[in-house]
Amino acid sequence: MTDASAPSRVVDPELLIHRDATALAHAVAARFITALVDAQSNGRVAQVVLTGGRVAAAVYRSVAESPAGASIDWQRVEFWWGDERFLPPGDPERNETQARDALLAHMDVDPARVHPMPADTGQSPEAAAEAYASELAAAISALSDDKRRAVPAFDVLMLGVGPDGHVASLFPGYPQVAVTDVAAVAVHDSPKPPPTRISLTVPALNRSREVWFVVSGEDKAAAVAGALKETSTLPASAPKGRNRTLWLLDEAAASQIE
Ligand SMILES: O=C1O[C@H](COP(=O)(O)O)[C@@H](O)[C@H](O)[C@H]1O
Repeated sequence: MTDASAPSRVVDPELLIHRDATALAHAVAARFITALVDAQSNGRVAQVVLTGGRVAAAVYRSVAESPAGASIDWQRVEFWWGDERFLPPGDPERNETQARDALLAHMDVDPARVHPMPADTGQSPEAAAEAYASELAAAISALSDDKRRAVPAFDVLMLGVGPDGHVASLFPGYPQVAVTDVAAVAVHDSPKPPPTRISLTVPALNRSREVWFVVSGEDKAAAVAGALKETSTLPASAPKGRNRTLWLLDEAAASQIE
């Protein structure tokens, strides 16, 4: 079994390019199911980090509709989020709401293993981010994880990428991109609505065995090409899987890669 708490090493990103957004969503769904089955057959409770956005919703729907999903013990999957729009509970714009509607509501998940980022119930986004960091820390396995980082070892972390190169809710030029001492941060004045968000930080994102960037559409092509350059400073160039970093793209999103 590979241990995500092992020292980081640089692993070249792998590119997998699919015909269009639909083909991409189905391919990622199949890969997601296989990754969960693999984690569980290694004796682990699978730890996954969900994202938001258009392709993510299509992936979740495809997972929910796949007969292969029956090979997963959904009670033994722990769900986390890489970022969240800080909105009231149940708001349709929340990444949590999207994932619940498209996937979680259709599977026999253990509610105690579903860890949405806090919704806006009147507390500050800073307090919400701190609460999420504490929830991550509390989930650390006493046996196999690295307590210094206070984040569990994720099996799969999915990320979308914005046309500006943002990832999770880490936006280019924003100070949260450089934060390394906490697992989760509040984000104000996001250039993409809604303006207030919560995000995992780069070191927390990098606690994953596998990081999957799932990106579709021509409007993301420049950001994808930019993030894949060795000299890139875009937020999307920062997350790296301990074992694998996959860029799962459709042809339009891949169209400017040099
Ligand atoms: O706001 C967000 O957007 C990105 C990308 O979304 P998309 O619809 O352009 O694919 C997403 O990755 C992030 O989780 C979300 O909060």
